[in-house]
Amino acid sequence: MISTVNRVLFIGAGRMAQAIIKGLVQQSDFHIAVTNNGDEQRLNYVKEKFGVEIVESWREEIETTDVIVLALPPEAHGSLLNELANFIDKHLIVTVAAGIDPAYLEKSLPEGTPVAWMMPNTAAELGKSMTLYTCGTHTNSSHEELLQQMLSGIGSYEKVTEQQIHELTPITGSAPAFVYAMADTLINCAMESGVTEQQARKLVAEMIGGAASMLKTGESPKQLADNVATPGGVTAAGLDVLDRNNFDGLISGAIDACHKRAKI
Ligand SMILES: NC(=O)C1=CN([C@@H]2O[C@H](COP(=O)(O)OP(=O)(O)OC[C@H]3O[C@@H](n4cnc5c(N)ncnc54)[C@H](O)[C@@H]3O)[C@@H](O)[C@H]2O)C=CC1
Ligand SMILES: O=C(O)[C@@H]1CCC=N1
Repeated sequence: MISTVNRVLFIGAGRMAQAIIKGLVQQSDFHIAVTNNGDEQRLNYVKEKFGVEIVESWREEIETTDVIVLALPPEAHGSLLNELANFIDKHLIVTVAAGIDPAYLEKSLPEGTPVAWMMPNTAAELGKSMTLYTCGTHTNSSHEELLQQMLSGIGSYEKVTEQQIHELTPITGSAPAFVYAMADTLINCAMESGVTEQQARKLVAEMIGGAASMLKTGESPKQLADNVATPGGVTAAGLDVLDRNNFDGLISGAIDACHKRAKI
């Protein structure tokens, strides 16, 4: 089924599909087709923006595609997989959906179907996603190489277990939203000083980028925070407020809430 120019069909054309497609179109060796559940306007937008093929139904592409990426809501997987099952012929089926693991895909598809689960984040559109992936029991090394080729087009990737993707979805998939929420608050605070919104965004984005680079040095987050907090100084006063308001508990609570919601 795997040809020289790999053909990838996206089912679902929403935010995550678009972020992955934007990363992928920068690689020449994929032919990308996209479909959804009838939102023509969205499909035309995707066609215009990324120069990909759009199709009214996945049935039009199923004969020729190598990889099917399921980029639709977790809840929509059940009925789609039931329909797809009648047409699958050793295609590699990859889902990006929270909570939809390879065991679930394998249960719904014909015996022997190669499947995989990837958990990207929206930074895929800049080639900066931290993507987790895991493979099903019938995925061979060429399937995995093909998947890795796709993943390298959207950033960094790490192979982990199925259970670990369940555990880590809130960390790499959802937590960017927590960082953006914090950024929003910091930008609003910054604007109180009289800088423009544009300036405030730059200050905060560069600060977060710098902090992310510091984390990559291997120094522990605690040590890095300690290096910022001059004893008895201004940062220590701020960290004290975070501690007294159970910042740890707040973040862990958010992660727990993601876990609860991800259960299908
Ligand atoms: N947005 C994110 O940061 C991330 C999202 N994901 C996963 O990506 C998937 C899509 O999420 P978003 O793109 O955020 O949602 P979205 O709401 O932006 O897009 C969903 C897309 O699925 C399509 N769709 C819905 N039901 C369908 C059906 N029965 N057949 C064909 N297409 C159908 C919709 O038309 C839409 O194009 C979800 O499963 C989510 O768990 C995973 C990692 C990160
Ligand atoms: O919010 C969601 O359900 C998806 C899964 C991880 C990030 N976004």
